Amino acid sequence: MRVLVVTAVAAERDAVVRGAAGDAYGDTAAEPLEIPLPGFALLRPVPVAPGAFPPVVDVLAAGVGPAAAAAGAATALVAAELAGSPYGLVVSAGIGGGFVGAGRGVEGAPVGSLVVSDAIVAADLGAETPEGFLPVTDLGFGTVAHHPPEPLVRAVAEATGARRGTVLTVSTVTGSATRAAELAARHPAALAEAMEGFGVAEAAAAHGVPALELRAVSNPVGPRDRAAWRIGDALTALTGAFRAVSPALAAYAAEKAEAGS
Ligand SMILES: O=C(O)c1cccc(C(=O)CC[C@H]2O[C@@H](n3cnc4c(=O)[nH]cnc43)[C@H](O)[C@@H]2O)c1
Repeated sequence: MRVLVVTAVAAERDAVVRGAAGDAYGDTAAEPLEIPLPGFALLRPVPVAPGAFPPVVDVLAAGVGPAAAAAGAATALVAAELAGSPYGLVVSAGIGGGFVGAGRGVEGAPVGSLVVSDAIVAADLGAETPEGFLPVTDLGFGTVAHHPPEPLVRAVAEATGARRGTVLTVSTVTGSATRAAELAARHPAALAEAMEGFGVAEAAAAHGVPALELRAVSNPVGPRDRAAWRIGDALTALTGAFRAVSPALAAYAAEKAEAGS
């Protein structure tokens, strides 16, 4: 099975590539192959040990936000289909904000932890009304949530130690306690927010391919304090996650092959 991983920025892409190559420490991996696409470039990690990452993984830094993510994912999906080697899974990956506190277990998703999505939800796709926010589905349009296959979510959580929960997609990074509380009240199962997952999932859904989101928490969702973001720690956690996730993806690929889908 071929897996497409979509990140926002190059630092996230490179963290995924290091993990997918089977080298969490970045010192022995061969240079990834670069595959040009119209408007984008894919990196294909070369495994350190043969068979270290059985599925073929392509990693794309598509840009920040759901629109860039959808454009990048759709380009890669179409290119793979036209080449006769379609992807079987698309993963939105990177750093993200973590929700902490009441209703989310003792700690929610603290900085440095991993979150795997059991739902990928567009949190600000809708309309403001005098009575409050209405999702687009309440207006009679489209969708606001994608649900990754449960066995895959479970396997990835077990392999990586990631917490399972809703990952919100926002176009504006939350920067106040009021907005954080509003989102948490509207999405009690939310563990993390980021800016790309829903775009990636929409592109995947259009191609009939399942999507998953995997985030390493770099900052709490709440009052803006950019200087306190622990980006390095989160990128290290992301590399570790992609190193550990190999068996789970391989098992999922084998199951799909057996089921003939
Ligand atoms: O400055 C750097 O070195 C650097 C390295 C890696 C990533 C970044 C980013 O700024 C990535 C932006 C990306 O991060 C997601 N993100 C992270 N925290 C949040 C949040 O609290 N709310 C929403 N999104 C968040 C998001 O997906 C952005 O695309 C910088």
